[in-house]
Amino acid sequence: MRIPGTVAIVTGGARGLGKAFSEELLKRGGKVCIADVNVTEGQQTEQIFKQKYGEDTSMFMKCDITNETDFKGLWKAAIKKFKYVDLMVNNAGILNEQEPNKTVEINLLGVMRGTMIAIEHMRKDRGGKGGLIINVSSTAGLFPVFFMPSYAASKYGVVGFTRSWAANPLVNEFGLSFACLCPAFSDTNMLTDTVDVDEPPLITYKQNKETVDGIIGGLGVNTVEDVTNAFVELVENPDNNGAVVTVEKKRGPRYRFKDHPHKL
Ligand SMILES: NC(=O)c1ccc[n+]([C@@H]2O[C@H](COP(=O)([O-])OP(=O)(O)OC[C@H]3O[C@@H](n4cnc5c(N)ncnc54)[C@H](O)[C@@H]3O)[C@@H](O)[C@H]2O)c1
Ligand SMILES: CCCCC/C=C\C=C\[C@H](O)C/C=C\C/C=C\CCCC(=O)O
Repeated sequence: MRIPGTVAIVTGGARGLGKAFSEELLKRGGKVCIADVNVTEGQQTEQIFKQKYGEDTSMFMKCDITNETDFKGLWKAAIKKFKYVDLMVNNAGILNEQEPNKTVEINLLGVMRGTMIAIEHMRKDRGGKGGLIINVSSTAGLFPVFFMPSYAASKYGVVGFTRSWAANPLVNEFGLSFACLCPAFSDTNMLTDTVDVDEPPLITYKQNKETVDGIIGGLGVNTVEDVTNAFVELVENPDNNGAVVTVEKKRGPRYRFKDHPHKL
């Protein structure tokens, strides 16, 4: 899809990758509703965006993606301000192996909830404009990661859920595409907050620090810009339904899966 004129909702848009995706859309002539459970950071980001890109192009809504009512309020407010939404980015997520239920509730069920409500509003056969739903998974959604099994499980779920929607024979009737963005380690609070604490929210990290550091060193750490460039490419790709794009510092963005024409 072309970005100028696109109206997006980006969950987890207050900071990190979600903030960067949102800002890139604004720079390229899109409009964005950032949604986040963190009201302080969300409002700060909203102020920055409004100063840089104009009052009418962005808004913030508090939304906890585990809460159906918040999601309904988010969509109502976004449609009221922008008239339509044609890009849904389910990006919000956490990393906390000490809380597997919460991990699945946010990373998987939150993304499923965000996708389902987006489909209802966006599908052309129900009066929507059609568009694109991008779900942010991780390379941990495609390969085993021994120090974060619950996180990996949630992210595998996101890939399976998104690819299954993409395979639905009604996608053309809906006018919708479904794609997954799977970054490897990327330079945001999720990474720095995890590494710079005495008790990282991982399992067996201390016993295996050398191995884990070796994995990180082997893959490299993406800048936020690396991941944002892949995000833009995915949005603009006219044939993105079913795409699963990994982003690794050393190998760049790659389309995965044999059944997709963009496999590299
Ligand atoms: N940073 C990485 O190394 C990396 C790698 C691969 C995938 N990812 C994924 O990218 C996405 C963005 O992560 P990030 O690195 O920008 O992390 P981040 O911690 O900087 O940002 C995550 C944002 O999500 C918000 N959030 C958390 N729980 C929420 C909830 N219940 N409802 C609404 N918002 C909520 C947070 O408030 C925060 O603003 C996540 O899904 C993460 O799993 C990150
Ligand atoms: C000790 C530091 C770990 C901190 C992890 C912080 C955030 C990571 C979030 C990502 O979503 C996970 C990114 C990559 C997954 C790791 C390894 C995948 C291995 C892939 C492969 O085998 O090619």
